[in-house]
Amino acid sequence: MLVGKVQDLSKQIIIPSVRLFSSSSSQPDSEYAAASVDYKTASPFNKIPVEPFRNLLIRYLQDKNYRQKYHLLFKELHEKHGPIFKLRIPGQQTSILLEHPEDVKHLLNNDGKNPIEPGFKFFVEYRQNLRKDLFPETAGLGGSQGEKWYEVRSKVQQDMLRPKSALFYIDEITEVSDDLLDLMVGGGTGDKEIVPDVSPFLYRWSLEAVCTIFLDTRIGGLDVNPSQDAKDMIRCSMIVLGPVVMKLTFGVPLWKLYRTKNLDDFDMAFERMHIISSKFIAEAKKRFKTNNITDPDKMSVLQKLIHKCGPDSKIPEVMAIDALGAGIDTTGNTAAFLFYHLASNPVQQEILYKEIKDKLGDEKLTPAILNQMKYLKAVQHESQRLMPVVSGFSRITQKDMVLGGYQIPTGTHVSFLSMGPMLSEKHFKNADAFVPERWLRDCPQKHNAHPFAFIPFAHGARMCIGRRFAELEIQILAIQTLRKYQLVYEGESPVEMLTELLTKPDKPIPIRFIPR
Ligand code: HEM
Repeated sequence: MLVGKVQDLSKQIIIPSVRLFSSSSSQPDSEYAAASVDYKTASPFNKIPVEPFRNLLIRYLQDKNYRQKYHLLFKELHEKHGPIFKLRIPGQQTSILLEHPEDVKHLLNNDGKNPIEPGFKFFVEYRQNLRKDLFPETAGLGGSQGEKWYEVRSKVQQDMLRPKSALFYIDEITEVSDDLLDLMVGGGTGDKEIVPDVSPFLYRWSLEAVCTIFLDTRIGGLDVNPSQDAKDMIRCSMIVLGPVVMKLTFGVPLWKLYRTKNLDDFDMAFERMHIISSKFIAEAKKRFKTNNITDPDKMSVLQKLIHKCGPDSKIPEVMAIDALGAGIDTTGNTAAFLFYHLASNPVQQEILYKEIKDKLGDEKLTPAILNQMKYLKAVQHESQRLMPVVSGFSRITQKDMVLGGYQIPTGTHVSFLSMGPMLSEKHFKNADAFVPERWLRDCPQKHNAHPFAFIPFAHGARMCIGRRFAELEIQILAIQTLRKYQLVYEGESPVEMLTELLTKPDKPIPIRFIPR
């Protein structure tokens, strides 16, 4: 029975569009001996090198820019200890840190049917205990582990990851992107040619896109005078996704003992977002019933979920909450980094503009045309490689395995700083340079990195379920922007990454939008 279920879900998993080059990796499997050791003959767990927490603490206190150099710090730690080491953080489970993509491949390929992401523990506790009243049927993807997680994932997976599902939104996302440009640049009238910081606008853009897809509504977040719902959604999402979550997730869990201010702030904002999204979903359910759409190809993602889960199911609501939680600042910051990379790399920007002009001209975007835009996708990958918004992820191992040549028993907390290999010379030549060509087949610069050296959306059964939507949003935004404007970075110093719960720009990103 269980085996049958695993096969069902794996059949639904659609292989992501990023090409995973498996042939000529820079460090082939055979060269990485640690990957092929048998469990019995592997070194014991207690021999894994340990990085004392106090060293990190001292480092943190000595260097104020520590969070801007996260990947450099971990690079140093791996140089000191090798591809695997242990970190004991007081009050937290000891974590094993991995560096080599081959170990990560092994970890994720042996993740079992229900991978466990320990990083979601605050959300699990919040949704399953503290505010169970808001989650009567399911705590959703972000709030569940094990069988409970699988129950939701197996219902939403296919409709979310099928490329057609995202492409359904080409027109809507084009409209949302045009509205952003109108709001941000003033329709190219020249009066707002320099936008002092694109990030807050891009945050509103990604909120609007998520609502368009998962609430089946435009909430008006890009209006000059946003509605009360839109204003509340913008304000509350900044709290729900802001520093309080970092403290609730990684700080000393005082919220388990009493209602801390952080918990209070989070809870109030979350409840308001829940009320707004439930209202829009109730309206969408009514419309769906009245319009009586029966052809799944004509259904929006929300309608598909209502259709599949039943009109009384709460899964569509919880999926929307998950999308609002996981899809706003990830996509918004990815777009901000992309704007920065384009604006500060005029040559590559021009190549992309030429591709857009050649393939699209003044026509409306279609899936077929989008499919031909290879340089666009290369630019997107390269920007994500250089500035990935998700710095890493964790798993609790589901079975005994060998990682880095050591025995790793079932139930071990293992983390991978995925940004490490993305920024490493070991995997990408001239790793600091913006070279979209490395993603193009038949290009001399084409990379030959290990397939797991670039997994910005993770991989396997628990990989990002919003990936298709995020990629489509970013690509359409780039197209609509470059069609209308040439971008020039106006900052005095380069933008760097600042790693919090997610990675964001370390400073405002001022951009000059020159009408074409
Ligand atoms: C560029 C934008 C995005 C990036 C880089 C990104 C990255 C990721 C990564 C790496 C994970 C796996 C985390 C882990 O294993 O611990 C993840 C999970 C997830 N993402 Fe995204 N994401 C993005 C956008 C979105 C969007 C637009 C949505 C909207 C639906 C979304 C929804 C989710 C959800 C619900 C999960 C949890 C999946 C599960 O546990 O089954 N993400 N994302």
